Amino acid sequence: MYISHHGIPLSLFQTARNASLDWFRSPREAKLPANTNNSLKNKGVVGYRPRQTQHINPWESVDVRESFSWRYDPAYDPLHSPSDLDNIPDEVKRYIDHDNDGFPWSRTPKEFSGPVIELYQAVLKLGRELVRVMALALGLEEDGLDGRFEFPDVGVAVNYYPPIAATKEEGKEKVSIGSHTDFQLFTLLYQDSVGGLQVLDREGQWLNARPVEGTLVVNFGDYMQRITNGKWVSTVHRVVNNSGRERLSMAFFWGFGLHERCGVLDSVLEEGEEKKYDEVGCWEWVQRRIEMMREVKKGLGNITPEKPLSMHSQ
Ligand SMILES: O=C(O)CCC(=O)C(=O)O
Ligand SMILES: [Fe+2]
Repeated sequence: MYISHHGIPLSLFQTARNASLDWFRSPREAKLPANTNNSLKNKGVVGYRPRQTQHINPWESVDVRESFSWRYDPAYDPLHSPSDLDNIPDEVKRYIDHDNDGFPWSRTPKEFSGPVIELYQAVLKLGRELVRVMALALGLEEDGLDGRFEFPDVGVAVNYYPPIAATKEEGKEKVSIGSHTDFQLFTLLYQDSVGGLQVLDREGQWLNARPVEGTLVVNFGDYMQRITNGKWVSTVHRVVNNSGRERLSMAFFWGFGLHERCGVLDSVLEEGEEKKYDEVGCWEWVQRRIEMMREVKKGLGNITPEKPLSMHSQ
């Protein structure tokens, strides 16, 4: 699914893209300080990840990408004033990252952080508009989900994909990011004009999600599939950048605040329809999904390549 006419000027995306490309092209030593290696108290914020360090799907090659990611911090949320930050309830604070001395931004130049944070703030506004449309589509009041996005889990990955040359590596398909579903509710995805994003249709065919200037791709995540009782199915997607050029994308992952819990929404159920999924806290869900990926990697469980990960998300 694509959205257009979303109100965010194209120039904001282009400026953030160019700033990101400049940063990713800088020497490895300049980027490594923004990598935590999980050594900081970081609640999952990873910052920079070098090439060849991520492998999202073990049935495909290592991901040929570098990334820079961060988690929601209310200090950058235009909805909250600085004075709000002292009054965040404890159950919310437990899951958000406002005490990390500005990591990972504190380890990057302003030329990179400035435009990317500006875009992030615009996307925060857009996403909050979009969840109102989604609430209506799900049979709720327009503002029925607003409260759950007061301190939302909006994580971001800026992805840099050098071109890949071969099509196979050790018998596995060579990918820029392997096939996967995103964990949470939905992802707003900016991609540049290079192309390479693919989504799996219900017949198991990969479709090219071609770049369309000025649009954002919207992918549903696993938590959305749960709360809609499977009506909004999470999108299996991957990237293969065989264009011969560098590709840049920015994925904005949207979830309810991690302190929230949600089961199947009553408003989506037809008369007599059974709930297929149990209620689960958002934090617990993310942990469960991370654990499932670990299990897949260890080759444990009953998970096989024929069944995509999202089939196992109950
Ligand atoms: O680069 C893209 O188009 C997709 C990125 C993605 O799927 C992710 O970061 O989860
Ligand atoms: Fe993704």
